[in-house]
Amino acid sequence: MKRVWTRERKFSMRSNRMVKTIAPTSGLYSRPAKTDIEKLNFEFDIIFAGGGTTAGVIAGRLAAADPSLKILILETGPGTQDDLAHTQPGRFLTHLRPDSTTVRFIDGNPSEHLNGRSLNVQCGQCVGGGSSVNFMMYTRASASDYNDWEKVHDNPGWGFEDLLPLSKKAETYQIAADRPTHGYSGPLKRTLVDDANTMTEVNGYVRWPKWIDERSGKRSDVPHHFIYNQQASNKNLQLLAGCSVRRIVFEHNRAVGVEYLHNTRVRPGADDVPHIARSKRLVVVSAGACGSPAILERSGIGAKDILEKHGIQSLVDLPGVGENYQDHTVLFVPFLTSNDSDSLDGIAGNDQDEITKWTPLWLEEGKGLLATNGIDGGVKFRPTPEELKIIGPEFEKRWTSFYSNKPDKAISWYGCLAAFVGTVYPEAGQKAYSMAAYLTYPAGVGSMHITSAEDVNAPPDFDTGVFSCPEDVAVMKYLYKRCRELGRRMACYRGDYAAGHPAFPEGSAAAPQKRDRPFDIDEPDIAYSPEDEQAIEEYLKATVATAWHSIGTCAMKPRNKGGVVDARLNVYGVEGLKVADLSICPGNVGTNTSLQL
Ligand SMILES: Cc1cc2nc3c(=O)[nH]c(=O)nc-3n(C[C@H](O)[C@H](O)[C@H](O)COP(=O)(O)OP(=O)(O)OC[C@H]3O[C@@H](n4cnc5c(N)ncnc54)[C@H](O)[C@@H]3O)c2cc1C
Repeated sequence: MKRVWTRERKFSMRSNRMVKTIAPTSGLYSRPAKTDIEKLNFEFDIIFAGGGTTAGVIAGRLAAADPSLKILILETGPGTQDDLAHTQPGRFLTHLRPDSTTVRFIDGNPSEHLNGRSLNVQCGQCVGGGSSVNFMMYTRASASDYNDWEKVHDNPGWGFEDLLPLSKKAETYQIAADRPTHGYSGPLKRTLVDDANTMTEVNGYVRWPKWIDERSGKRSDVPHHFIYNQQASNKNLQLLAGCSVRRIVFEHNRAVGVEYLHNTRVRPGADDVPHIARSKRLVVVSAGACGSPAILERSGIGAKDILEKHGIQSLVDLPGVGENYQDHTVLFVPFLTSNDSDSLDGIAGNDQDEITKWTPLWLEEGKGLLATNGIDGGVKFRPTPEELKIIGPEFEKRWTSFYSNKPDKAISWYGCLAAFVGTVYPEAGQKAYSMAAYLTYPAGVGSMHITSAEDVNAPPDFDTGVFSCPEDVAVMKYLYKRCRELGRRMACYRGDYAAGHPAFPEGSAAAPQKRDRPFDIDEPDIAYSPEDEQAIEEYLKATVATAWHSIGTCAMKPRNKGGVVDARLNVYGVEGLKVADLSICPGNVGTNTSLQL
């Protein structure tokens, strides 16, 4: 029987009543309501709108540095504390199932560049955000990425040398001592293998590192290491799950709090009236690249014409809000494997027998399939001159203008994953694995804007930008071929999973095959005819996906260049309001994006 996961999940479109956004001059709320924080009876110093990766690190560090600071984190998704779905690494793919309540599914607009397809993008929606649901790949940006942030985008203090100490502060590198670009006393543990992440080198193949504690076998997420561990001892650090921030509350042009609603999917039976929480010093919007621009726009900060369309009074005309959307387009190429191979397919499918089988090893030793993400081999790939010729002329200009004089920039990350990732699953009992490849700096850029002034769940007007530039398609075509050559030489290979490959014309030498053994290392590469090339292009348009690395929608740039925040993360045109999350990235980073700030 085939399992088919469709991407049709939609959010409820319950419309909220119009509310007054003027905050009271004292007290927490505009009206009495039975909520957890009402009993606290104090104004907060700092409020975080969004309780994901970045908010957790900043709020946790501030609370530890000064426990008298009254900090509130409002997170729309559910809590994650000691929940095995989050702490057991092997379960990471379960968060992407269509019935998942821990990620948000966002449909892109149907795109001519994808043959009319609407690409669905997912982002973390729970306490810990992406850090609590992600694939736990530990990858770091290239030094030149941050130097570009500083020099190209005019952000003093954001160069590689400035940020490296902060990156080291977050991690405990469990592999080897005395590595100059790694840290040894941070809360997050990274495990396995040697180093492909010095930030200055490319083309080093390694067993890929992971945000997993090698002693406990647990996910090294943000909330367990920065927030939950302080809550019992510090009542001034308050976290409210299931609360959606609708807008910022201003007095004149100073942010003095937020208006939020209960998320009744997380808090069934809770009231549906808007609440206001007040802050004395700062509001930090930290709702991620897919959440932060919406909060700003609903608050009157954004392009005037977009706000006017939704009847929102403009507070600051800031056309950069919601623009500059970027991601890393990804492709998963599936292969069949023998039934005695270890695969995460069972755990990903919530197969209770498989989970029960691996649980004792995880509990007792922190090892086994529940303690891994199954992503073991990988490389940040920068092509040779010969490989550039194969990629073809479409990529030449981009190579010359963007990559050629920055030798630390890879054009792709690719590697293998001990699981099937896709929509049409192989027959029951047939195991699979994938070669995955993502574009590190796609040229295509998109945008994301609100479609409602009031409804926090309204789907956005979302142009993903994917494949809008032909150079991205050219590189992806090359990556499909490369994944295929690598995948069919792996010892566990037992054939190509045809449903996950291009529909090559009949008789094509590239047609998927079933085999009982891998190809030899020196097997000649597959030769593709012009018709095969066309089939690959069509397949890519139907198949490429988000790499879950949404960034850039509240970019840190000068205001006259489309910036939303300055180099201190202050939102232009108002006071007491910062944005802190991956939405502030002015340009892309050649890496998986967790903890790039
Ligand atoms: C499935 C998946 C796999 C990934 N794999 C990897 C990986 O292997 N390695 C890696 O390095 N990176 C990975 N990433 C990317 C990485 O996790 C993210 O880039 C990073 O976590 C983003 O951090 P952030 O602080 O910008 O936003 P987030 O961590 O997404 O936090 C934003 C939070 O704000 C909340 N929010 C949004 N709107 C509102 C609102 N109106 N009110 C209240 N709360 C709101 C959201 O629910 C969310 O919890 C992955 C991401 C996903 C989703």
